[in-house]
Amino acid sequence: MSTTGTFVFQQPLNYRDGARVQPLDGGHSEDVYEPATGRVISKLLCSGEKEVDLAVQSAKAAFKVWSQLSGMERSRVLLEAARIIREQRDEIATLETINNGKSIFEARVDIDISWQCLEYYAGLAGSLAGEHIQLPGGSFGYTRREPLGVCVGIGAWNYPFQIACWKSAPALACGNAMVFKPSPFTPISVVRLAEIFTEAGVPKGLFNVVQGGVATGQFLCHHPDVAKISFTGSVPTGVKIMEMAAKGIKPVTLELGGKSPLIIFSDSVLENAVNGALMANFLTQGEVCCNGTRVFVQREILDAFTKEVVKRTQKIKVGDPLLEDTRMGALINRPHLDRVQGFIKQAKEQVGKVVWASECGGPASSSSSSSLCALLLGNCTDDMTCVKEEIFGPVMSILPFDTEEEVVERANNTKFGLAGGVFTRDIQKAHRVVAALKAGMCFINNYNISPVELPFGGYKSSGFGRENGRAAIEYYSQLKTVCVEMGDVESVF
Ligand SMILES: NC(=O)c1ccc[n+]([C@@H]2O[C@H](COP(=O)([O-])OP(=O)(O)OC[C@H]3O[C@@H](n4cnc5c(N)ncnc54)[C@H](O)[C@@H]3O)[C@@H](O)[C@H]2O)c1
Ligand SMILES: C[N+](C)(C)CCCC=O
Repeated sequence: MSTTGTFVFQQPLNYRDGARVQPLDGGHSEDVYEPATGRVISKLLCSGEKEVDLAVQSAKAAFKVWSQLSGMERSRVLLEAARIIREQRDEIATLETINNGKSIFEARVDIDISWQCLEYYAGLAGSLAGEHIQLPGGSFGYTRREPLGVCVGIGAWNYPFQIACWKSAPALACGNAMVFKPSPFTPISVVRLAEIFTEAGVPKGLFNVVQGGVATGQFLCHHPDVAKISFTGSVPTGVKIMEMAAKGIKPVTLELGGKSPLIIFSDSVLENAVNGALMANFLTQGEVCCNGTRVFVQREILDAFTKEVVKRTQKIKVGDPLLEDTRMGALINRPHLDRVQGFIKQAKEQVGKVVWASECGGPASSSSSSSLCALLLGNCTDDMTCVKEEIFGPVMSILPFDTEEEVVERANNTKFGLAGGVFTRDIQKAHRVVAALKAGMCFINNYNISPVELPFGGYKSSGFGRENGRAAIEYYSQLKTVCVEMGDVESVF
């Protein structure tokens, strides 16, 4: 057991064959922190090659059973898992807040999106089907949508529980098994998900958890019995994952980083545009892959927009993430805080004007916390580092623009392509602009909402493959074609 204050974390953190287990060869150990206080809340034993193999073998055995069930049978189990998550929402959200640092308010939303994801794929499981194709002479063909086998999920630390659900829900609905490795910074909540799957009735071993960092991830990616890798994380790691997958000809889904544009035209409803900009920048302390951190504002409303966004940002309650009215908690850890502050220092040197930066009170000012207040940078230009690089912190860059043509070109001038947004009252302009954006997830007159029915994923260096929506089924199944002859064989020989 580990504790933070009065909160108790269950150990061990590996999960295999339907139970928490000590990793067989978990030699290397790491501390797990509570970002808001800097306290060590747990010890993490990193899984070695043997433990990874055991987890994969356990998943392989469970796959044999699970893949033979009908879609409706799988659906019932996933629905039960969704029900348990809903029932335990507050407890899981508390785990997430303590281990990740995001506000409890937001963690609850993440957990809601998580059970909705399971419900959505439970709904699809019963209707996964192929096609029937008529051929000459009464012959015909059909396609079967079949699972891939043991899928690996590797997660980032910003949405630990939600990422695990976005990967496991479509994977399990399609009949696959999964071995999941969370980020070593946030190993706690995903073990709860594994327990919930077992309680809901999945075969033991269908969803296993291994813990660790680079080495454990590599053992997973190189394992010959792994059929697919779904990765969420940074671009440099995504490149390595793809290289490892290439060696085993394994399909990959890559959900990577971004530096997305949010375009605010002068005819927008100002209040909505300001709300959208806040949603696009400050959820999870700015540690969100699809954040619209390049906020392009049409010059006519630049002053009005800036004045309002400053006013609203000043009111954001930063502090203890477990308090009900906190809206921004702590960044994941001190090294990440230092990295973000490095970007801020550089931005202040490069930028024409820091529109607003606050002195934080409460936990944000404590030396052991990694809290940071939101920062707005005005008068930015496209060549600044803060505009080009993913900061992954609460930093909004405001960039003035004049014309639609100009802003579309500037918005697309990035190696990333995860998301984009546009605010305008002109519906034709809105559709024209999103059609021109080179990004996988576009928002019109809103930002960063997450209906699980909609596919999510990137263009360009932000990755490929899709999570959520019907589209994800394509990435967790394979198509078998069966050609049926109803007549005699006419041989050419
Ligand atoms: N597109 C999305 O859906 C999405 C969602 C969340 C985060 N992200 C991105 O993730 C990044 C932040 O997350 P992070 O710091 O955890 O990313 P990261 O790339 O450092 O790590 C991600 C995961 O990969 C593992 N890993 C690291 N090196 C590995 C290797 N060589 N082989 C196998 N596994 C390895 C880590 O242990 C972790 O579990 C940001 O760039 C963010 O934009 C993207
Ligand atoms: C739930 N959001 C806000 C759309 C974030 C998705 C995952 C990106 O980091």
